[in-house]
Amino acid sequence: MKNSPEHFGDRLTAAIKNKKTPLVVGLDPRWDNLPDDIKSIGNQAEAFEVFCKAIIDVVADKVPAVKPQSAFFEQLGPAGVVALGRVTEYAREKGLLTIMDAKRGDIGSTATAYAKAYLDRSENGPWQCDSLTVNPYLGDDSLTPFCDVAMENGAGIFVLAKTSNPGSKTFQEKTIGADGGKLFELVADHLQMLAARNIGDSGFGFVGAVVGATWPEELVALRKRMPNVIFLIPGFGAQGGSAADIAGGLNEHGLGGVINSSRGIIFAYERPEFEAIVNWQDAVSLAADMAIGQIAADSNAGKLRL
Ligand SMILES: O=C(O)c1cc(=O)[nH]c(=O)n1[C@@H]1O[C@H](COP(=O)(O)O)[C@@H](O)[C@H]1O
Repeated sequence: MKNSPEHFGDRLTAAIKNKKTPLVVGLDPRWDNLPDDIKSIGNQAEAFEVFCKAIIDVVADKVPAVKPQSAFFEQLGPAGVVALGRVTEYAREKGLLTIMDAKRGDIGSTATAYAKAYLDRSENGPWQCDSLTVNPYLGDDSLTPFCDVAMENGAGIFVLAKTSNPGSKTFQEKTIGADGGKLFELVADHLQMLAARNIGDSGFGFVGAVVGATWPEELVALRKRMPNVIFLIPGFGAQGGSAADIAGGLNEHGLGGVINSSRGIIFAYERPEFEAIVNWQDAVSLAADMAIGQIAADSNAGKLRL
């Protein structure tokens, strides 16, 4: 699959270059935050679907990918999962890459089922996602099926390395072994090794790492430690990560990472600075433009615009 246009690292890098930004929009619908006209639909699953499709309409020409957060749909039961399927399909139809945020991880044989469910990009695949977030806690044999299925399908995985939440210190920062290395560094080294199995023309592999925008120093160190690994950087905006904070996660060309913002964009109409905007989709559009502008101004992502 090397040198193929179907390589995930190449596809994502091409999409970032095409849209001239590494910003991705997270689809995390929350009932209480929905605009009134969407709430008036009444049925929550239907409202989530209509809302997320409307967000996609606004951002499809602006960003390379969307990241649907499975949890918000799952909490509505089967109807929510159906809505998630429709939203994901709609994103694909609109030319967006999809990062399914379902944070899967299990023993090898079960992991194979999860991987096939989400990453089979053939027309028979039930979800046909371009990538999936994966939890590495079960170890190397639990990651292998995700890697194998991803490679077969030109898909990718983003494995949790240093997550954005404060509690990521609990386990991820624990020192292991005599050399003082931390658990997330061990994971990082493993991910670099996995990514190196199949590096595309872009210089990036099909294995990505999740590194929070809330850890700017670790972003710099991990960028060096995992040169062929694409980062998914959440925590920008609502969790306090700034455009300057994410800068270290990108290389000198402004590549090598996507920066996720969910609430800060999809619920922009609730932000005081957008209070005067009547149409909620206009607020979403403006928030996306502002985030793209901030990231370009404060990081090497600005070079994508040259
Ligand atoms: O894997 C993720 O996307 C993720 C990892 C992480 O370390 N931190 C994190 O916030 N996320 C997800 O990224 C999104 C962040 O949403 P906002 O804080 O609203 O931008 C949520 O869907 C989280 O589940």
